[in-house]
Amino acid sequence: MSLSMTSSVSLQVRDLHFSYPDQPALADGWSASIGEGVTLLYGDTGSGKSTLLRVLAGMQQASAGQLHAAGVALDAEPEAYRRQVFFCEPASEAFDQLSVRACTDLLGAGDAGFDPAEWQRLVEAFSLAPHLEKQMFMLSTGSRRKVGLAAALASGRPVVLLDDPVGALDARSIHGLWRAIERRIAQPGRAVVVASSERITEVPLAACIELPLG
Ligand SMILES: Nc1ncnc2c1ncn2[C@@H]1O[C@H](COP(=O)(O)OP(=O)(O)OP(=O)(O)O)[C@@H](O)[C@H]1O
Repeated sequence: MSLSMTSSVSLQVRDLHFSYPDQPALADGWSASIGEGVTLLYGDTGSGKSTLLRVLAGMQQASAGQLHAAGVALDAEPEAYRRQVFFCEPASEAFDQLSVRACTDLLGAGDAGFDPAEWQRLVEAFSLAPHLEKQMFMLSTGSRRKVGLAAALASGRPVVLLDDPVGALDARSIHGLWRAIERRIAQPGRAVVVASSERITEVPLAACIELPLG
């Protein structure tokens, strides 16, 4: 089912509720229209950034509310919804036995808009070239994160969710990350949600969502 909405809205959140058992709600009737460009999901440690990204990715179920990504409803078409959104858990061990190349292939599977040239630029910017044939478990925490970030920023999916993307990155890679985000948002119809406990000054923000949600 498609939603009638302006094409600039990439992610529509309506009346979303989420709480872990016996804990205060992280979202209690949250609505938002996330459009093109960079949206900062800003909040302190433990304010719910990672959880809300998982909910937006369609990987963690909210107790109520509706989500649409690029006009596709999560409840009506969950697989199609997830194909609109790129989200890779930074600490995931799911890819441990795969090589960096195989992991990237998996993250880009079914993504007709995946941009190999952009991925190669990120491999250079993140100094990943010597690691491409290594298995993921052999990589440092920072390099593992770079593999996910390179796949995210080369992805053709309209919505990309990044959880604390600068965490564990060296200065050169951080520079490469922001330049790649700039290239991405220069293209129409692309939204990047960055969850962070730091303000962002490196790229212009389309919007900022502050946690806890009011
Ligand atoms: N699986 C879980 N079960 C129960 N509570 C959880 C679970 N995961 C997270 N929490 C709690 O939910 C709250 C939000 O956690 P979350 O990891 O989403 O916050 P965050 O803003 O991403 O934090 P950080 O900046 O440290 O990554 C915290 O109080 C956390 O302890």
